[in-house]
Amino acid sequence: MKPIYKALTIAGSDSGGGAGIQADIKTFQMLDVYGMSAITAVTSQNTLGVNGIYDIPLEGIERQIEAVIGDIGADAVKTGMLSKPEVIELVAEQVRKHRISKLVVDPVMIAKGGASLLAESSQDALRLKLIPLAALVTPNIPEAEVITGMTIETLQDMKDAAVKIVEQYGAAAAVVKGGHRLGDPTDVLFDGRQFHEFTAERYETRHTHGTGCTFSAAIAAQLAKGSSLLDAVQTAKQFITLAIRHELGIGGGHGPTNHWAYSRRETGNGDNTPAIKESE
Ligand SMILES: Nc1ncnc2c1ncn2[C@@H]1O[C@H](COP(=O)(O)OP(=O)(O)O)[C@@H](O)[C@H]1O
Ligand SMILES: Cc1ncc(COP(=O)(O)OP(=O)(O)O)c(N)n1
Repeated sequence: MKPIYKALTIAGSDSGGGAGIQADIKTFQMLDVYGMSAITAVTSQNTLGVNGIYDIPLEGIERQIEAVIGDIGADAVKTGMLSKPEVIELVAEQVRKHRISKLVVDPVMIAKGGASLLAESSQDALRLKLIPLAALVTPNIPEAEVITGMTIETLQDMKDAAVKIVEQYGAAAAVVKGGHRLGDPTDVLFDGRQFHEFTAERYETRHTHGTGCTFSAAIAAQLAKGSSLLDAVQTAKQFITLAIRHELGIGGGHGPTNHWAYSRRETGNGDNTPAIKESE
């Protein structure tokens, strides 16, 4: 019988279904991984923005994680919206307690509509408690600037930030995503030894809600199945590129990406694989 690979997301719920827990579980499912969740906060949210955040008590978050890990287990874990320092500390404690090695930390800070999803007082906890436990950290450029205190404009700046997250803050690897720069987006992975660049054609659209959640969930799913880090990031880049390109056009604001697109792609049509380049 085919093994069942399992992934757990510890993140916030997005009622609109485009980001957070919902995006993660859809991505796990599309990549043939059994998805589970520990919800940190419920947001009332749609494509126009976030209009309410309701935190889950710490005990509730802990019990969700214990329930999942204590019975079913997880081959990989990803984190998303953690909002408060106490939540970050709790998650770090759980990761250590259960010896979770395949931990993908998506340092979610601000939603597309501008709502803050991480208290400023949480930045130190993120940097000092959670990042050192991560197999991979996946910041976008503004998040990498907050984590490192650097200004990031060029590809070299992205590389320098990735190195700092690994060498100074203790993550095993970091991928700085390039969606917030102009032009075709290049994501830069530093695996502790070398850099890998992933570039795809920019698709002009406002429907990019939940891109970061989907990208990091795809990496976690691939790691859960035993992929190498490099293969996992490459598949995730392909997954998110297709999900953006085949937009659903839902809602009046920043709509969700298309989680079906990757599994429905035609094989061998040549437009699916973003370029990958190794550099110094
Ligand atoms: N318009 C776009 N066209 C193609 N790929 C994009 C586009 N916007 C973002 N991406 C890709 O989506 C992923 C998430 O990007 P980014 O916007 O940087 O992060 P976040 O969603 O966390 O803000 C990255 O792989 C990035 O390169
Ligand atoms: C509940 C919840 N979690 C995370 C986000 C942010 O997701 P992200 O993938 O960074 O996408 P955008 O919101 O920036 O489009 C969220 N909105 N809600």
